[in-house]
Amino acid sequence: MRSVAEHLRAVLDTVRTAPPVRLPLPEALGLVLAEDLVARVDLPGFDNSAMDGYAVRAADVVAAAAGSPVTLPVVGEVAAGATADREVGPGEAVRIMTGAMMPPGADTVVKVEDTDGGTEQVRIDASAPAGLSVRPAGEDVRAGTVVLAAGTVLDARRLALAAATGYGVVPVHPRPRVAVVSTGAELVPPGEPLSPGQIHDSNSHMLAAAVVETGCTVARRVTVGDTVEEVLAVVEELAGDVDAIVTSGGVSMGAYDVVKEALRDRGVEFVQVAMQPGKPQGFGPVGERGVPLFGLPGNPVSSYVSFEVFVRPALRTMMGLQPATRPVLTARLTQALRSPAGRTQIARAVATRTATGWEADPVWGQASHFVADLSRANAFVVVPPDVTQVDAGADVELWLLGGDESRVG
Ligand SMILES: Nc1nc2c(c(=O)[nH]1)N[C@H]1C(S)=C(S)[C@@H](COP(=O)(O)OP(=O)(O)OC[C@H]3O[C@@H](n4cnc5c(N)ncnc54)[C@H](O)[C@@H]3O)O[C@H]1N2
Ligand code: MOO
Repeated sequence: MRSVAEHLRAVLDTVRTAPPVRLPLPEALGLVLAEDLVARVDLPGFDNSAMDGYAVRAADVVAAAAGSPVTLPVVGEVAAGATADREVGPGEAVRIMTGAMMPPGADTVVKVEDTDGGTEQVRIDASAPAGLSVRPAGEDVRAGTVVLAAGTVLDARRLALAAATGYGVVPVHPRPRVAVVSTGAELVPPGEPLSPGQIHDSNSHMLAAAVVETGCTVARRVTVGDTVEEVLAVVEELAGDVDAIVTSGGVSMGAYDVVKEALRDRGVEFVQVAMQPGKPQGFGPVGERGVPLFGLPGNPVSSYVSFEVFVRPALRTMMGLQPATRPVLTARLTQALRSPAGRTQIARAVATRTATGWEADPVWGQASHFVADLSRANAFVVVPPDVTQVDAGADVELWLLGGDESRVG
């Protein structure tokens, strides 16, 4: 059997980061910048007011104070977006709004709260030293400097910087378009009635959601029956269209393990990985473009764990991200855990941060068909192959899965 690390290496050695494309900002969230972004403008772009108030000359209000105000004529107004073309001469004031350009001649802003708010003339009750409430051009960013380096992941804050410095379109590694294929004659779409022996297809929904959580696009979600012809036809079609294919089911030893039967002579390798769950794994390039295909086991928990351990790092690599994704912590196990000899166990657990560190409470159902217990978990406890028993209270390796902390029950 292959170790988890060996199989992951085989996967990561095959996948490649997609060549850059130019995408509009709304499509770039979570993507990796492929080139440095150089500021196209200064930030702020011009001297402007930080307050709603009056642009004046500091020398004219130096004596202003409560009880001894200074009154100045208001000779104009400048709103945000307008050009400040009226010079503020000695002894004059111009009404100004936050973000509006400082008019020539003025060197300070008195905020409206320190005045009577007048429109013809204004009574000023406080002094304002030169530069007060003025945001100088280029104070934040100078045009021509690198503001975001290639390799940066675009989040909300960085998208703001790209937008502010003049980029509506950015060079990024694109989101892989992924197809998710459920295989099995027993599968019925959720919501439809079940005949004896049938089950609802949950894997395609789980895997499609996991693809989206990884930052990729689900290009297709397909369910196919248990014939080699059907599987081949679907895979061939998808291989001409998408960037990666994730199948579930049909990879073990049964009479109808069609994914394996259909693809093993077509470049996909089917191996046993020394892990539980997730022992049977298929992986390899398909079609003329060598699209990576992941043949995951059908048991829902096995499928999910396989996605986390192999598919997510591969998709992230294709996006130019670091493959390792989940925070790895040390946690105290709340109950003893048995683990099979010679296999890495990826147990599902509820992780909680306590006053004395992280605690991991393994979910009750550790078999690979327990969908409900999988849904309760927010972490994996990873037990190495040479460990067969971990006692309550022992420290274990914990992978914190993403997601909302709110939970039912
Ligand atoms: N004789 C052996 N039998 C099995 C072995 C083995 O080594 N020898 N390995 C077991 C292990 S471990 C796993 S994991 C599974 C993998 O099975 P397959 O990938 O071939 O998956 P299927 O047989 O198609 O289905 C397994 C199980 O999962 C359910 N399933 C499948 N697809 C879905 C879906 N889309 N949504 C919900 N549930 C799904 C399916 O009904 C089966 O119950 O093989 C073991 N057997
Ligand atoms: O290895 Mo299977 O994936 O346990 O359930």
